[in-house]
Amino acid sequence: TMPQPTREDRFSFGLWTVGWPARDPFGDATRPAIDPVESVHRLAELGCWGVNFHDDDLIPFGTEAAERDRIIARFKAALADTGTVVTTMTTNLFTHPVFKDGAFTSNDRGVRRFALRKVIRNLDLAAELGAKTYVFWGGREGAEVDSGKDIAAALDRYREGIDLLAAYVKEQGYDIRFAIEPKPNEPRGDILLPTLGHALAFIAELEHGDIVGVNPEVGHEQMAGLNYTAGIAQALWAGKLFHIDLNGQRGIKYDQDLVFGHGDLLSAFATVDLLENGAPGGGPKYDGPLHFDYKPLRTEDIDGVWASAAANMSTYLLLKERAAAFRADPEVAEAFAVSGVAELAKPTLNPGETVADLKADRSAFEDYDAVKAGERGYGYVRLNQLAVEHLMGAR
Ligand SMILES: C[C@H](O)C[C@](C)(O)CO
Ligand SMILES: [Mg+2]
Ligand SMILES: [Mn+2]
Repeated sequence: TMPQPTREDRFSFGLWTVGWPARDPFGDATRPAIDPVESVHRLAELGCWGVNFHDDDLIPFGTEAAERDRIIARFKAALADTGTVVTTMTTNLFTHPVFKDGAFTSNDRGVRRFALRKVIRNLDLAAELGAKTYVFWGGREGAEVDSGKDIAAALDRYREGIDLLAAYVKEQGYDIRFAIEPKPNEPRGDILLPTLGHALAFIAELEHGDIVGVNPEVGHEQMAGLNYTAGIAQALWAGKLFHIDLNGQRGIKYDQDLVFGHGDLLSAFATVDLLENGAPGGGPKYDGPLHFDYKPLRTEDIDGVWASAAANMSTYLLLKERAAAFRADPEVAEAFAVSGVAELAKPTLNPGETVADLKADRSAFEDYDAVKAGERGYGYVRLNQLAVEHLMGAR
């Protein structure tokens, strides 16, 4: 039987996902726009717990104050009616032409100031709606022409912007943390903070980095040829995995935003294993929303849209079942032992051992039989085959 999602699963969706009318650079929309209130009701019916949205997803750019208040009140009613949580919010700093050279890092100072005000207004709404995380995806922060963008200056402006907004959140006493979402390219030729590594290095340079973490997206790391599970493991290790964008991607190409698991399924299995069972050596687990940032294929009709939303949650729950069986399988425990996976969690030095002690330990070097040690088999293929067999429900 197919596992049914419940609110306890903490699944959330961006309103822009099911609401995408499927306009792309090469074709018109294939679907009508969906009222955000309709999305909240339909997602709740499917078992969804939370929503995430850009300011403009709910309140069209340029909406007058009175109409904006009406839209917000109506949306709040839908949240109350369905018990849907606003997990996260973010700002659209990429659609309107004003942002065509970026927002925080546009060469145009007036655009940078406008962008900051646009975020500040939405941060106030995020606090009002109880969002705990505020995402920053700098989709237009970047360039196509190397000589047109002073990268050092751009990073100064990016830091200036994030630190100013983080200081504002602290001054206001908002219970909000920031999550930077890296992406290597598209829509800009090269986007600033292109991968998890760049984002973590940037956060280390901030004045208010204590409330800034990352929101890694499966497809974005894979567009850069990187391993998503290893990336979020490092973010967890750094105490910076504040949010995740789950979806699917099939190789290094344009951002596909496929249903979770519809790309590299073996990688998705490892991701769910890490999220649900934690690293084998222990360490912090992710306890935030299980957020899907995907798009229903342009080929789908409205029934296909809701089926695609359900597919994300079903696939996650099926992988969660498989990963639990994998971790409970005695043959897997034996394979983990052959591979020495648990041994890596053991410090290389003995408690209190100094470099002098290490230098005096002949078994570590002078008497060490490297040739013999080099003959060891680590049994990783056996371990991987067990994972594949669990993934396929074959054991
Ligand atoms: C939240 C951000 O502004 C937009 C996306 C959809 O997450 C980028 O993948
Ligand atoms: Mg994406
Ligand atoms: Mn995303």
